[in-house]
Amino acid sequence: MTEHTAADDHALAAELATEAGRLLLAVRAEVGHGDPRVLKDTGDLRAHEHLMAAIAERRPGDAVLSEEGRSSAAGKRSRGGADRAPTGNTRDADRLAADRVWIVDPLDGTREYSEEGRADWAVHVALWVKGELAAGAVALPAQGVTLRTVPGGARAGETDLRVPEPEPGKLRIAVSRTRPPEFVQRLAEKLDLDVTLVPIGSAGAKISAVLLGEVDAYVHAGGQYEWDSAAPAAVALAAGAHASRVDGSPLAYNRPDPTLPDILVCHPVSASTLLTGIRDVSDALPG
Ligand SMILES: Nc1ncnc2c1ncn2[C@@H]1O[C@H](COP(=O)(O)O)[C@@H](OP(=O)(O)O)[C@H]1O
Ligand SMILES: [Mg+2]
Repeated sequence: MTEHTAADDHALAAELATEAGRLLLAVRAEVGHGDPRVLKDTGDLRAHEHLMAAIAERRPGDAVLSEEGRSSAAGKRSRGGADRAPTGNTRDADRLAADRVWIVDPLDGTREYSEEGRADWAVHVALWVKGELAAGAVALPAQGVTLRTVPGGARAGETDLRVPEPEPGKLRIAVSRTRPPEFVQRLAEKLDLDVTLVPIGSAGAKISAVLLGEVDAYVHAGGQYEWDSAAPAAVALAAGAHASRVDGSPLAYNRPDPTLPDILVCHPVSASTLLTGIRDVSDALPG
């Protein structure tokens, strides 16, 4: 069997996310915005099939966990106008025993993808190896850039990526456009800072916005899955950011249950302030 270096895996994650992103731009142009449901389902499925085929070809021994490869996602194929079920994920027992697992979200921010003119949607490709996120890439196709891990760091396009420090006294916090958790409003009031909440679609686009200095933090609770955060967390950690659960514990992937309902990403200088603030409003945390 061919041996792949870690550098090959970083490059492959970026290549796969960028290619699937190009495909999604083509699907958006081809299908149009007339029926958002059809556009969402077609985009989800085409990007999923592209990634499943590419991973099977390029890394045939690896396991895969994709949002669209769950058995519960199978009904989408008929709604998208095609005639067979989506390619399924690696069986749970095999994935949980595997050393290498690709955790992918073929289209994160599906709603925003279906809205004309919006650029806050992403393709997530992460590689988990023996308990750690080993590589990751977040393509932002409508923004024309892929954020990705490289050996020893991260890049946006060809530029080195380091999470920027927030301006003293201020904090811009990215929140979901469609389901902003109420506790973040409470957190904003509690912090002794000039806080602005910035609604953005897609977990990958929000974490990218932190890394690109467009906002200073992303706080979420109340529901999410491993594929929503694996790739952006891999890039964030490689770019020197703090990325954890909202109680400060590490984000853990390739678990039996792919639910991973909350996350905090920020510059390390803001982490203790935010974690303390979140603890202070924990009675308002969902769940
Ligand atoms: N409460 C919740 N329960 C389950 N998934 C959630 C969630 N809130 C956000 N997500 C998922 O996290 C991603 C980012 O959400 P948002 O744009 O609202 O911040 C979306 O992924 P998908 O677009 O891949 O479905 C969305 O489905
Ligand atoms: Mg998602």
